[in-house]
Amino acid sequence: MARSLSRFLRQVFGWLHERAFERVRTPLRNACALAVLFWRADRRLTFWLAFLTVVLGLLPNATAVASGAFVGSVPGAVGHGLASPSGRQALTWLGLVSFGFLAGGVGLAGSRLLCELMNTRLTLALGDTVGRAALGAGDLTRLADPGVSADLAAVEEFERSDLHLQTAWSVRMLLTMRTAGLCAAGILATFAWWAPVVLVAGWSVTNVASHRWMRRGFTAVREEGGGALRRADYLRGLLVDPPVAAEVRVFGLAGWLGEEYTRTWRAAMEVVWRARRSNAWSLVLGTAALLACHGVVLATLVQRTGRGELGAGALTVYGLSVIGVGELGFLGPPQWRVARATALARQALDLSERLGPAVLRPAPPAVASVPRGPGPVEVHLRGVSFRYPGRDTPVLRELDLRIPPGQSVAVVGANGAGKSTLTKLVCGLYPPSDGSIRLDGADPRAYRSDGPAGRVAVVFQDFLRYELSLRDNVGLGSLPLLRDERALGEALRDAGGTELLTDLPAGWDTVLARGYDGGVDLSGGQWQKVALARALVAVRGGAGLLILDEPTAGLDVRAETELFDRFLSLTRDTTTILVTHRLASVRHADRIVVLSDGRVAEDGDHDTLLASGGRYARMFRLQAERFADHADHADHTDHTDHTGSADSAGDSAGATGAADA
Ligand SMILES: Nc1ncnc2c1ncn2[C@@H]1O[C@H](COP(=O)(O)OP(=O)(O)OP(=O)(O)O)[C@@H](O)[C@H]1O
Repeated sequence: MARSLSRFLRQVFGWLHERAFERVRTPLRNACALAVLFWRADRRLTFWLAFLTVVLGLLPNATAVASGAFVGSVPGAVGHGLASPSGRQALTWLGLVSFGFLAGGVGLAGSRLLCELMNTRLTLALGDTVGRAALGAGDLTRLADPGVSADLAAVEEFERSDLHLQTAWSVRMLLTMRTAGLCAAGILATFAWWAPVVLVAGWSVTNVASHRWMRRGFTAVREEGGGALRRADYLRGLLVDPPVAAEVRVFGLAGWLGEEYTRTWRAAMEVVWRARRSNAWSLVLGTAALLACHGVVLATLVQRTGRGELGAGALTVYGLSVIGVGELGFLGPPQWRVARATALARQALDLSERLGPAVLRPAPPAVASVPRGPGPVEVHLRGVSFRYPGRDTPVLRELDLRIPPGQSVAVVGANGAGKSTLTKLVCGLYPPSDGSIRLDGADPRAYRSDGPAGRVAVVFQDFLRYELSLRDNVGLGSLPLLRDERALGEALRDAGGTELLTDLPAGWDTVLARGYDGGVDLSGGQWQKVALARALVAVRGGAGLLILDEPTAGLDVRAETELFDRFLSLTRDTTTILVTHRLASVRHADRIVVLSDGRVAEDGDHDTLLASGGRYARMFRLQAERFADHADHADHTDHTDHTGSADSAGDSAGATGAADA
């Protein structure tokens, strides 16, 4: 019996701990996180804002007390004249009441100014905290963690919304309200200890009822109308998203989409309204409870005044305090905004805790010293295996590859063979699951410098298109060369993009994005030239390893071949890794490596691999045959002059599919 009683009690305590303690603990932890962010953003501003918040909370109560005293002194002043002591007393109280209102107004204006300042500092602090965490995340594995990317996305969305620009103001308002409410409750307790308790209870019931009413709407939309709401969101996106909007307009779908959006949105909202209508009684009951609690307190006040226990002054003070206690119970936009901001602050700090150690983590001893001298880099992969987080099968399996300094290596293979993954590992963006990767004997993560001495230059398939000037887009390859127009011009010329300089309205200063003053959007091919020029600038700046991961997919094969050849001659003193599907484009590379099953399946120069009759030879001949078909067809149609030799095999623009064979 005793044992089951103790088990029951333990269960009750466990439940209480879980429900009550957690309910308080989480908002408290979140609030502390926001306080930390405020403190980090600007200590002095935080102090003055806190000071003003408390003053603005106390001021209405002080004014209420002064008002009561003034009302109490009015009969004396009227009876004895303003020159009498009672008259002077009434004037003093009136002066204090006026001062209270005036100070409130000035304080409010001052706090608005401080909040504006605080919001900008807070934005910077949030950006800095999250940015440092994300940039310092060592390799990309941590960023690929679904929890981390969800937190990052949430913080980013918060930053993009207007919400974060209202954080300081909302926090100030909420704290001022609660301070004022607490103070009013204290004053009212001198009339009757139970009065503030009854009022707070009334507010609690109303809040629970309205919360329940609101939640019913959310639950209904989640359970029944979620699909419709998502669809409405999607349709709205189709209407306003610029790239999509173009196609929508061409097909004349705007009207249909507009109607469809309205219909779907109404259908989703109908679910909410229905759920809320059927729960309206909870709102009515909550409001009735609040009115009843206020009725009890006010009736007691009136009754005791009627009995002569309270004078006009006291009645004024207590009456104002009854209204003031409402500040404790009020729920509204400032509270929701603060709840959201505190939760986001927690996420941001969690992120910096989870990712932060990577910034401080010392490099492994083997890679502590990184040679930074000029010259080509040696690449050495030994028994490298790699599996993406969350994936069962490895992409690379015990792969061995050594590239001597200055050699150009083309990496080819079917779709999904792991070519891009290999380049990312060599760049140090992911650590290998097994084995080791060394660039001149050092860990690539030590090489991937964000300073001027970066020794690895890369152009990925999805290279960055900075919404910055042409100068920045090219010059960011090597920061010391950012202002060196000669170096940038030569790189642009070598990448085949000289005409960009003359075509763009403001030359180097043209912003490469529409939506900016004088901004211009480039074509896919022009962007590729800019990205290649950036890589060439990096090589000029000291990069000894250049990686090109299919940056030329938008070019036709002849243009790609010419460009690769030009790159190979321009970067003769640089170790180069080229990734492509078009085998004709890489014939002039010193060496060709065929990836298959996560390993190096074939390794040699073009002639050797062709003669060996293996996988590479089969892929190459297949592309050549396709070209021959293509050339025959062209002969019949427009008599275009083509040479159908295997050497020109890559001129078949559709060769990509052949590599998959
Ligand atoms: N971030 C990632 N997370 C999980 N799996 C990935 C990720 N990136 C690539 N993969 C998987 O790894 C495998 C190899 O991809 P990778 O992009 O390296 O191949 P690839 O040879 O470059 O292909 P393609 O020729 O199509 O560009 C594929 O199965 C792909 O689905």
